[in-house]
Amino acid sequence: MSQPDPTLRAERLPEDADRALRPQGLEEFIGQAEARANLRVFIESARMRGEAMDHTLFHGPPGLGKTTLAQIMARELGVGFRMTSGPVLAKPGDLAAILTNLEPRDVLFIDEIHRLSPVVEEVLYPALEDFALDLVIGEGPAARTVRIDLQPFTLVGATTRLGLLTTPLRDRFGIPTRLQFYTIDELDLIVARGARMLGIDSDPEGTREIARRARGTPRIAGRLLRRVVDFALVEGDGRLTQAIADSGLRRLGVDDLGLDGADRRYLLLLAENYGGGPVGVETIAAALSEARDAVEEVIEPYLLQQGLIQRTPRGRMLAQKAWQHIGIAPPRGQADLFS
Ligand SMILES: Nc1ncnc2c1ncn2[C@@H]1O[C@H](COP(=O)(O)OP(=O)(O)OP(=O)(O)O)[C@@H](O)[C@H]1O
Ligand SMILES: [Mg+2]
Repeated sequence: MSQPDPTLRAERLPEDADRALRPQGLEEFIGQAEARANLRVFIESARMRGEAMDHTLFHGPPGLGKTTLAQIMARELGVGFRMTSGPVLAKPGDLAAILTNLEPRDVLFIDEIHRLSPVVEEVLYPALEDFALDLVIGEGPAARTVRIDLQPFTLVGATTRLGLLTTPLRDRFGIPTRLQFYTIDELDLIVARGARMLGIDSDPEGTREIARRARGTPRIAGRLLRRVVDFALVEGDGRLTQAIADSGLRRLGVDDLGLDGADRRYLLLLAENYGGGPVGVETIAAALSEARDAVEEVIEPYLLQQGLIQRTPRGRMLAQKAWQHIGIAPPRGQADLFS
């Protein structure tokens, strides 16, 4: 029986539908100005030296462009791109097979790198530091270690949870890069570009409405754009206007701040059941029937960035902006806190 190939081909990714909108080069990539400027230098320098670029770690909330940037790096470096993910690499041999098949200076992308198993991570350390693999041959007293040289390569790791990375792994990345939520202006450019690529005429107010309500996230902007285009084609005259965007987004359950149903359930839970908190994240996750990871990785970062909630040592609390947004008056003690 053949083993499943632990190297996911880009073609089989769930983001498949996004591929048409994915920027191909650093020039086309919008936003993340600081990260982009730094990467440009490091890529250029690696090219000049003819060496593999330093190992790079992208971290930040989902959908901000980690996978996209990794692919762009390989393209700009003019090297091959191999892609896998932490949970797929079950055994040390899975990773060893990929590493020994790399061409010189290739980019190996490991998504969800915080989910590597410890035994697989062990294989990675000498690979990252010395471009070598330590293989154990035989068993028991006869066992011995053989070192195999690898081609120099660049590991690009991506994670939504920097805190879950072990320190030794984190320390082996020469270029740690945090991705930020996008501004409305940046998302506007992304949506307008997407509309052009989908062959749709758009009003500036129409793309702006989507950008404003995309939760600071290009992936969400792309998804909302495609749905609004559906409404524009079927129920409008095919033009992306502000009115079509607004009514479409409302029907998708995306509110004026760009919050979706899960975000609002989170805020309402804290308001209605806990008087605004503080509440521990475990309690919140259980009450919402969501995994704790999903609450911390997907829901909370944007609410925090928007100043709707606060993290305190005793748990999460609603901020005044959240009470206003959901239209509930804070309990007395809380109201005093804000006055
Ligand atoms: N700067 C950008 N400009 C235009 N489109 C972008 C940009 N960044 C990301 N996108 C688009 O957003 C979508 C999500 O990007 P990507 O898959 O790279 O995110 P990610 O950070 O890897 O997400 P995850 O953490 O969920 O794996 C893609 O369709 C991509 O084309
Ligand atoms: Mg990704």
